[in-house]
Amino acid sequence: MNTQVTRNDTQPKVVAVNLNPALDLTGSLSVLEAGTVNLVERGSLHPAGKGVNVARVLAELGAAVTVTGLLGTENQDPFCELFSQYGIEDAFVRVQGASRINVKLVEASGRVSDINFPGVTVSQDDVAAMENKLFELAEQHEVFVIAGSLPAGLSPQVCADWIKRLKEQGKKVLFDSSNQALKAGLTASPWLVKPNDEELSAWCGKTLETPAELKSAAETLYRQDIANVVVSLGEKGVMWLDESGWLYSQPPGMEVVSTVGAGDTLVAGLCWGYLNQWNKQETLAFATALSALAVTQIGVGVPDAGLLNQTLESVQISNQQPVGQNVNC
Ligand SMILES: Nc1ncnc2c1ncn2[C@@H]1O[C@H](COP(=O)(O)OP(=O)(O)OP(=O)(O)O)[C@@H](O)[C@H]1O
Ligand SMILES: O=P(O)(O)OC[C@@]1(O)O[C@H](CO)[C@@H](O)[C@@H]1O
Repeated sequence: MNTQVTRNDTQPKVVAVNLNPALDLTGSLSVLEAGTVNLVERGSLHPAGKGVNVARVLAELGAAVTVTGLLGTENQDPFCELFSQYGIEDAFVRVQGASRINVKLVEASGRVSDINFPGVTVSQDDVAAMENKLFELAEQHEVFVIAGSLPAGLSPQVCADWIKRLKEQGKKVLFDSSNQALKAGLTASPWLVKPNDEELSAWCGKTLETPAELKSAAETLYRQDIANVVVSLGEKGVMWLDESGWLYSQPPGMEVVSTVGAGDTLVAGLCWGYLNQWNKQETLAFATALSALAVTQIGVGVPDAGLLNQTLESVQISNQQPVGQNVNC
């Protein structure tokens, strides 16, 4: 596998869809104490959101990426700068107001507390403009990564209908969301889904603790015509079910700076494997290494090839589930 970054014009073009983007305000502090004054040692504010993070990683890898979604005009400048810096085509629909600011408090232990705001409330005209933009983009793009929560005003069912229509048009849809949006979106049978263990538990309506419970829930999704069910387990790695069966990965131990964006990086890595027509083992190893490295920094970004290859060599891939993948151990 060549992890070298080169833009390949023969690859399918990707649209990253971020319906509720965010500026992430990250603060690092030694220990967070609820209900008291906490002093942040270092802070940063950067454009993010799941789809924007996926777009950035894919663009850094060398993919041709268009980004869309619903972006507030009042604080759009940092997003526009990011898109121009990484050569990402900006197809965001502009809406009135400011996109949300999500607060991420990172403790020295690596524990992260996310305080995610609801974002702008979009109008029915905004939703109609979004739908038009999405299907206009479908005329020239083959792969769609729909990632993140939905703003108020955009119903989970509408998002699920978009996934269904894209699928009917033969597009590959990778879907990563949560709560009601995830529940509805799964009924549209996207090509790939990437819940983490908590999201899969929420979808099931009960806490999934053992490997057998996680597998059984994922297998239910697979039988619902979802060709790739990828469950991420944080430091315990990844389990991926497709027509060839289960495959598991275990990342090496990493020095955690912030885990925010690790899941998005995993999704971008899986998408990159598909774009390069890598086999399942290669794709999973690459995506696992890339996501493991994501936790060593604030925000997302692709490390240099040397570090990536070194981490790749330490990723374990197996047809047998590692004992440590029990989510509660
Ligand atoms: N502490 C860690 N050490 C090594 N790798 C990690 C660690 N945390 C996450 N990863 C890697 O990142 C992948 C995705 O992480 P995780 O399961 O936390 O996703 P997520 O909950 O969707 O993340 P987020 O929503 O914060 O982006 C994991 O499957 C693993 O490969
Ligand atoms: O509210 P959503 O859309 O589910 O999540 C938003 C978010 O937490 O996801 C990214 C990390 O995955 C962050 O950049 C962003 O703040």
